[in-house]
Amino acid sequence: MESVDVVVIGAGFAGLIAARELGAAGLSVVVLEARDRVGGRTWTDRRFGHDLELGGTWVHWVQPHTWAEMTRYGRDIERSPSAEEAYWRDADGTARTGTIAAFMAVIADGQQGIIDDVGTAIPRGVDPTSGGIAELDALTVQDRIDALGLAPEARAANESVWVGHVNAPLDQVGLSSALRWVAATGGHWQLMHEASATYRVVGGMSAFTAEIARDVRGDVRLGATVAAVTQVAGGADAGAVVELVDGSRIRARRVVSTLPANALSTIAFDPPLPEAWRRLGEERVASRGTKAWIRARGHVPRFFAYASQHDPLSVLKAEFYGSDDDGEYTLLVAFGPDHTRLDLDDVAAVQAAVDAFRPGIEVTAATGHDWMTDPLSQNTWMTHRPGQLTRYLADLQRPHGAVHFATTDNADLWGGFVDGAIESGLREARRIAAALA
Ligand SMILES: Cc1cc2nc3c(=O)[nH]c(=O)nc-3n(C[C@H](O)[C@H](O)[C@H](O)COP(=O)(O)OP(=O)(O)OC[C@H]3O[C@@H](n4cnc5c(N)ncnc54)[C@H](O)[C@@H]3O)c2cc1C
Repeated sequence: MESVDVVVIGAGFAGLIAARELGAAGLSVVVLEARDRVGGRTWTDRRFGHDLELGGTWVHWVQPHTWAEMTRYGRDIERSPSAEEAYWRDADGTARTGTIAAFMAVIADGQQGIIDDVGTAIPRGVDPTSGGIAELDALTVQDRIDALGLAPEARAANESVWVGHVNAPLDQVGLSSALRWVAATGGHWQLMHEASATYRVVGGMSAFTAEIARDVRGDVRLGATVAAVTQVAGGADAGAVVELVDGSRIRARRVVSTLPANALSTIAFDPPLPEAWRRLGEERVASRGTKAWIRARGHVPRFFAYASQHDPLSVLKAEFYGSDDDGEYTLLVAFGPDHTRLDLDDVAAVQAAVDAFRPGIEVTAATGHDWMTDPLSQNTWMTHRPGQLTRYLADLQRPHGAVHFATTDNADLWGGFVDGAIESGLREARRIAAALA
């Protein structure tokens, strides 16, 4: 049987960073990735004549782990187009349109109100469970908005902004998910908005992860799906045997799982997963949305639009412009709170979803990737249900014998983001290198 120091399961950001660090520490490493590509929930694919990000896209210099990798690999950023017009809806569904400044004036008090106690709830973003969050963690984002007593238009607009951030209906998402990201931006909600949806990586996420993969001193095996991890007790032989779906087996002194929480039960662990992972996998995390790329006829002025959390699409903005044999076109990016509400192959349904909050656009095609039904992810960017942050995070970070867990889903600072994935990969690589030294 093949034998290595460490098997890393998964070649997303967490797995690639962990493998690179472990190899650099002089350990023999094999990365097993089920897909035919690296990058996991980041994926740049050529569609509609453009390199489109189907998963994670936006990065920012306030994301320290991401930014260190950007510097290391000499990656630049470019700004997504700034909007000239804003569209939103009143509580009764009446369409509103105006300048960006007018929209910001509608949401400003509510946005501040939602996160006003962040300084006491999560005083240090790098330690998200240490403050008063424990008493607040039973609340949903919806509970907090309901308690603010906002005027109907402001309430509707604030809800629509947050459903865009958390990628699920607001009564499903813990307030902690809002507070921890704002804690990561020093308590400033405006900076959190900028950090999470403004600057993309020049050349695309897939080129970025391919570059990290090239730095791994060890094999990165694609099409290698892990079926089981069996720990071996005792003495010099302690470790685990990793079995692939084709029946092949690798013995390792340590194993790093980078599977998202919702997908972890696809691997048979012996001994079984610790309780925190098992329970989180049963409850599932909150995020369950969709990301869509929509091709529209003609040149649509730069805009962003917000519908409500009850619509199939709740956020829409212009991202790219181009022209081909069919004339000028605009590519729009959209997000919705529930992936089951819209079939992106059904152009008429996509048209109706767009008409509901940004009239005057002719949709000619739509595309995307359903990360929720993808068995290897079963999630988009992770947001917690109420209580999950304080109930589980500490336990999720603990190694289980020879098995370590590195995933954005158990990160401290930017949990759910690329930054959190990198943080978790660095953390587990450091622990393993110290243990095996
Ligand atoms: C639509 C969308 C938009 C997003 N937008 C942003 C954004 O703008 N900015 C941002 O920072 N983040 C964003 N994110 C989140 C970000 O992409 C993720 O947090 C990050 O990529 C997760 O990295 P990871 O390594 O923890 O997990 P993953 O990338 O999910 O890696 C896990 C890997 O394990 C593999 N795997 C699963 N099961 C097995 C198995 N049995 N055997 C072998 N391999 C297996 C998977 O194929 C995958 O490659 C977005 C995510 C989505 C889906």
